[in-house]
Amino acid sequence: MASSLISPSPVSSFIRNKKGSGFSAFPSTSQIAIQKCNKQVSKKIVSVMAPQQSERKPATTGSVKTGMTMTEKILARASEKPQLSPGDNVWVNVDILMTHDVCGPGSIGIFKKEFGENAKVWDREKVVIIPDHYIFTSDERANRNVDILRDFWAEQNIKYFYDIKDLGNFKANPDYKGVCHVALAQEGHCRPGEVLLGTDSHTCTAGAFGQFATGIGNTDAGFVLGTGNLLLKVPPTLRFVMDGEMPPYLLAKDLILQIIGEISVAGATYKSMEFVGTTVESLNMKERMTLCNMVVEAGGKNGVVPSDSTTIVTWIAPPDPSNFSLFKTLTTTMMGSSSLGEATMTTPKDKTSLPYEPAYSDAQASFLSEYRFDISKLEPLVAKPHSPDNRALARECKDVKIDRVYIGSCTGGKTEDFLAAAKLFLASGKKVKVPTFLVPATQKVWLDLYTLPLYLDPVERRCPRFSKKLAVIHLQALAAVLVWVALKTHARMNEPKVCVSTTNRNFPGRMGHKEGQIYLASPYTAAASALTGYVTDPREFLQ
Ligand SMILES: CC(C)[C@H](C(=O)O)[C@@H](O)C(=O)O
Repeated sequence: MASSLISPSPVSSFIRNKKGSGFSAFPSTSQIAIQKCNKQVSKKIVSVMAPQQSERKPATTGSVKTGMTMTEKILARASEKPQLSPGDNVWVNVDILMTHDVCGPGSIGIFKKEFGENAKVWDREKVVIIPDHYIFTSDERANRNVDILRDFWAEQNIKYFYDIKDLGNFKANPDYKGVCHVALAQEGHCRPGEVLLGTDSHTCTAGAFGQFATGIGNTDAGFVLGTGNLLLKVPPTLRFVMDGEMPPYLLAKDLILQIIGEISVAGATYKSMEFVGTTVESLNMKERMTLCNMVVEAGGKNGVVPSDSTTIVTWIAPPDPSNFSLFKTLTTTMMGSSSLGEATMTTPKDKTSLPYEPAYSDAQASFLSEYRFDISKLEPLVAKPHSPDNRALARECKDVKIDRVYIGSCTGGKTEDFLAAAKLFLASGKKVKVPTFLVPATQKVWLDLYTLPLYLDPVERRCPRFSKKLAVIHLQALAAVLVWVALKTHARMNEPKVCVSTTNRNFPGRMGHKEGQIYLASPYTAAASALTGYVTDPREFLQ
């Protein structure tokens, strides 16, 4: 297989095969130029003794002595150090701690045991509690977990608690949100340059907003509740440069499946994964979230996308919200930029009014390794059972007969994921052949499905005449009914079925039966597969 440079590199490059066991072509993606550039400090991690805690003020842009990566810079600022290197252990100040109904009770238990029954959390405005895993169940112990969160919220006067009050009717609860990682972004808790920790492995999703976001255990969370600090080892950074125009049949899910297939499920263990390049810049925020959501499936400590006008203007708000003229100019520019676009245009007041300071990798920053991809040549991918790195081309699996399709979860249950599926359904004019489950990640996503048009005319900013409301398209295409249920309890496979799913993990038993077979795929591929009853390349319906 020939490899070609995408941009000039000072060093020789090579193609690395799956699992990193050698350097040869990976046949199923032979058209894709993938390069791992050993540049600058590659592979050698400089081990530096952690400097003494000092009274120094946080590092700011321009004050560093040598180059740092984005992750190192965020952690340097959060630990009030001028300089950090991979391997340093530092106490960081936490900006947000998120917990949910699975790990919240355990974290609260540790907090109370270590800090006392009457202890107060370090900052009632920095703790975000989101019941989401156990909500639609009558299981007593599950209900008890949510009750523990309620008691803690009342006792501590926690500002952000997205409770569900009527389990029988989620619509009656405007405070209720849904899947925590999507809700965190939706409710404005994700800001560039900050440190967000959560008791869930997919907390890394928030790296899409240019922040350091990672999952932690209950013991660490209990400690953070009491102090607002955590001791963290600075991870080295792997850099993924994705360039080229994204073909209209690809989504961010294909990009991350490509990367995990390349480096394996252990390829980024305790490493930061930084995503850059023209393709990444073209992705809307929800797609960047999909990219970062799955870094933990490669073992990554965190994933980051540098914040840009897409992050700041279309999603969060300018650091200085009073600068409305800049906001309006950028907003106008962004609105016409993508056919799939961001489903919800926001105004500054929608997200955050808190100040934040984005961080970016220095030009002289050292990366452990750099991987380069020409995305214009990538084809739709799936991860075959039973591992997220079991990469294959969707078209190679066209003989795999499936029993059902699932579109949902923190990875693939966002408004834009349904928008993509609807686009494919509309293009096909067909109905699904297998039961297809649509599970919106949050109440807002659910509402979007009934209110948003498939797409807006970029010039007119209104629904073209031939377009239809999303829900109408889905309901026409689906034999299944649009339903709302809790993450992971829905579409449970009680029998060994074969499912194409937009979720993040396909380990045995992940969706129920341990012999169930899960093919991880993008919403396009999932929708195309629903229409045929086989794993299907979305190019059969989209070009
Ligand atoms: C329950 C929680 C601890 C778990 C995680 O951390 O990933 C869950 O969200 C999952 O996706 O399996």
